[in-house]
Amino acid sequence: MGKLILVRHGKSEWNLKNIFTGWTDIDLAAEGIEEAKNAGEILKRNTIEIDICFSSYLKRAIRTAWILLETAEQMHVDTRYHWKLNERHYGDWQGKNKEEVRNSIGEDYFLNVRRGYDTPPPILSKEDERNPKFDPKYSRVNPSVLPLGESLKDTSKRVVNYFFEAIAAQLAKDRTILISAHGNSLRALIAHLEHISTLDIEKVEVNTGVPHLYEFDGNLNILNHHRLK
Ligand SMILES: O=C(O)[C@@H](CO)OP(=O)(O)O
Repeated sequence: MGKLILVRHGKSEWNLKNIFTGWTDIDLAAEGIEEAKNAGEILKRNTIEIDICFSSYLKRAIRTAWILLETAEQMHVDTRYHWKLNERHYGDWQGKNKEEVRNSIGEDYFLNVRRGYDTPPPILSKEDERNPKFDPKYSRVNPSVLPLGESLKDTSKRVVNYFFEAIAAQLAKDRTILISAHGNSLRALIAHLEHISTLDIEKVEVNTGVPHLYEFDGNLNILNHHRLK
């Protein structure tokens, strides 16, 4: 049986300050480090042995994976990183306080972008310093595929694409996979895995540091899924 464990990174400094983060590479806050340790304890308690760990390119997810594996005494696990697991790119909202954005544009538009499926945030200009092409981490990625602001639908395309490119075949071989990623990149993947409609995905929230286990048959049908405790 293939097993997939999804975990959203522990709280970052900007989660605590209520600032839109997206691709901004903000590290874990002290509270987030504790959440990652707790997630590792949960894996240990459930005697789950990871075969392959996947993380985004962002340090809050990477550090969560490292701390979790260290706590679970599984630091040897093959860990692979990919930008396609990054958080949704929040365009021009990155670096802005969520309450201030809500007050300036109104509740409806705010919610459509933040939790809806196909409304993107204001897109960055190509010359904006927040364009990922200026970040050395993405120097090997063709700039034309790097986002400047994404709807959840845009995020879903790259996340689901990476799932089939790198992860699905491992699950079909009965491997146990850990993915350390982000609120919206995981919402996109969960919507795909659980066949959640583009309307119902608005209500899905992913909590920080809480591992969620999915078990699959050989045809990648979900047999069951639940939060690990
Ligand atoms: O700031 C972000 O990148 C995300 C996740 O923290 O925010 P939101 O939950 O508002 O989509």
